[in-house]
Amino acid sequence: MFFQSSRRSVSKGKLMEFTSSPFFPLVLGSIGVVALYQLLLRVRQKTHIQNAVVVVTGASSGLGRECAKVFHAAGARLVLCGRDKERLQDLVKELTGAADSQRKTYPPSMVTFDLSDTEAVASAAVEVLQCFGHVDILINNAGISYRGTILETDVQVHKQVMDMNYFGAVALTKALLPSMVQRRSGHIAVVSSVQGKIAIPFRSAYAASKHATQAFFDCLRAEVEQFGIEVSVFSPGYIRTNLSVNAVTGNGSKYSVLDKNTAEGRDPHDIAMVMLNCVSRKKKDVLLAGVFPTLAVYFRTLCPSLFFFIMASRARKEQKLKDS
Ligand SMILES: NC(=O)C1=CN([C@@H]2O[C@H](COP(=O)(O)OP(=O)(O)OC[C@H]3O[C@@H](n4cnc5c(N)ncnc54)[C@H](OP(=O)(O)O)[C@@H]3O)[C@@H](O)[C@H]2O)C=CC1
Ligand SMILES: CCCCCCCCCCCCCCCC(=O)OCC(=O)COP(=O)(O)O
Repeated sequence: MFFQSSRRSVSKGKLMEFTSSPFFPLVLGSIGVVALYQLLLRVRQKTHIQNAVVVVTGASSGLGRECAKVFHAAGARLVLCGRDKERLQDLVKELTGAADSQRKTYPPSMVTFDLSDTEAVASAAVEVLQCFGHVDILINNAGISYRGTILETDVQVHKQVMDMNYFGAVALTKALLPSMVQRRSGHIAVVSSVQGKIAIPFRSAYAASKHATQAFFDCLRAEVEQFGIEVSVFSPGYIRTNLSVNAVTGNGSKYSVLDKNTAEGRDPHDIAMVMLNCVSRKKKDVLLAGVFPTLAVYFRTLCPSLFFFIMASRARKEQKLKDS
């Protein structure tokens, strides 16, 4: 007891001594400077999106549509891309009508083209640049998924998925990159998937396209940092969109089923909000998945044989279900 209270009075004495020392105002001042710096950083984040020219591919539906909404609300000057002119026009109308009293917002522009057609992408990029004269942020979001066994899938289907998910993003990025390099600024984001980090059975074409995407944009990040250009790769788990409905099957037909995992996935608006936040904070690689997919990503690297065992048993089970 005596020992404890004497210790307390010693530390109290030391505190009094410290507060009256010439270092005390210095420490207080440093804390103040750090707090002010944090505040300035936050203010800078907001100005980063306000007035920024943001291009969103696959803006006609799902996650792209939600990205368009949240970036518009944050004051971005949008260029919406997709194939479906009518759906894009509806979104432009909706956003133009959604004025914000808190923040200056802009009526979006739109450019329609097929991302899997490399020549169409090159001329669309010229149109995209003409909308506002430059691009600050490119969000490569458009994508299609796939369902099928490798045994029964046409090579043409593998090419189709690769053309869309990988070469589409590569072509648009490459077409817009020189103007970013010239301006010594820009941010390129891409929506990959958990399946860009781990491959699961019956998704070969999709997982391969997302692994390629991850690799390309990791290389890009390293190469363009010297020009002041940021690269963010987003790897979400299941999101509640029409991705599975629009997926292509082994023979090239549409899958047309809303899978349970997709229907029970995360709200696309929440994912878009996280993306807005991460782009403004210049995050480089963002995994947006639950506990098991996240664990699976680590197990793939740290204990691959366990991961392969789980995937093989998953494949056997799914095959049995299909056959029954
Ligand atoms: N939903 C999920 O569970 C997950 C999705 N993702 C990724 O999120 C991204 C967005 O998908 P999501 O919103 O879920 O799915 P959707 O099917 O709702 O949206 C896909 C978008 O891509 C566009 N698109 C498809 N093919 C082409 C093409 N050839 N040319 C131009 N645009 C095209 C579609 O536009 P159009 O109107 O022209 O068809 C549509 O706007 C994809 O990259 C996907 O891989 C990642 C992880 C999970
Ligand atoms: C003892 C601990 C073991 C830990 C390992 C657990 C292994 C669990 C397997 C998890 C697999 C997760 C797959 C997630 C897939 C996913 O979220 O994909 C997102 C998409 O892109 C969806 O596209 P899809 O067309 O497949 O719907």
